[in-house]
Amino acid sequence: MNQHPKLAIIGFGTMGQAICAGLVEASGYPAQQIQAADCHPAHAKVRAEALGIGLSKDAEAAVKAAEVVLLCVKPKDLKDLLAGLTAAGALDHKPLVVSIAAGTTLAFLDAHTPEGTPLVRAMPNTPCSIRKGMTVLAPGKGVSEAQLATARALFEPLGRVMDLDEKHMDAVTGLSASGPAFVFVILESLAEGGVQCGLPRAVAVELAAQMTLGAASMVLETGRHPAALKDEVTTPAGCTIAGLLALEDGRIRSVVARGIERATQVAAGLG
Ligand SMILES: NC(=O)C1=CN([C@@H]2O[C@H](COP(=O)(O)OP(=O)(O)OC[C@H]3O[C@@H](n4cnc5c(N)ncnc54)[C@H](OP(=O)(O)O)[C@@H]3O)[C@@H](O)[C@H]2O)C=CC1
Ligand SMILES: O=C(O)[C@@H]1CCC=N1
Repeated sequence: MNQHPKLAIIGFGTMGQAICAGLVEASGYPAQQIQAADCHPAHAKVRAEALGIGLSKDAEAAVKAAEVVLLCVKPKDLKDLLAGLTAAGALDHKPLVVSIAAGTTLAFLDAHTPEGTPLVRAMPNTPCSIRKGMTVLAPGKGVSEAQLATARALFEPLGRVMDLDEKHMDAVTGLSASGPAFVFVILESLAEGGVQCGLPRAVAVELAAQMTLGAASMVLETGRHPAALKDEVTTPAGCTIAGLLALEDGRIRSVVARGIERATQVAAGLG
């Protein structure tokens, strides 16, 4: 398969657009190689035109012409979508099908596509739109190394990519796919703290975001444990320990961890 296979993006909502923007704007995927389909093409017409990709209501035509099909509809819509595509023979040429639907297993996808359809389950996140994403891939049975490499090549320009066994996918969803929402709330809270202490709102948001970026980059770039890095910030009898103890009074660790646990539980039931 060539470097930029003909790609159908089915479901051009938040994630379909985020991945498409990452591919076209940030990684140079040729727009003419991408055809998107959505129930409401009018909603995303401006975005599709800005990206230079085709967008219509016709999922069958997009899939028939594609070498790779990226399914970006909500989990509840997948069954009918796949039934329609299968009945129309749109998957008969056996394109590589990559689904990003939360909670939707490879077994489900296999049961609702023609026999022998190569399947990959992927879990990306919205930072893929600016090439700072995290995507986890789990290949279906019978997917060749070359097909998995094709799926990986789709997401690698959008950030980090990791292969994991499918059994981890719900936890991945709760942590790295839902996670940006949790971090945005934490960032908002950090900024509110700055505002409470007199910083202008815009300054507080910038400080909170750059600090979070720096702290996350230290974990990724040094490979050191977050606790060791936290200890270095915490001067004895200084201000940081006072702030940490106030956060512990609010049970910050269990509140955040339970949020991931809850999102994981719900993700598991979405398919
Ligand atoms: N948002 C996120 O951060 C992440 C989402 N995901 C997964 O990505 C998928 C999409 O999520 P998200 O982008 O947030 O959802 P959106 O609702 O924003 O996008 C889905 C789009 O698909 C359309 N659609 C529904 N059925 C069809 C169909 N048969 N053919 C073509 N288009 C159709 C929807 O129309 P309508 O609105 O009318 O239903 C909607 O425009 C979900 O499965 C989700 O689990 C994975 C990782 C992160
Ligand atoms: O909230 C959701 O269901 C989707 C899946 C992970 C992120 N957003």
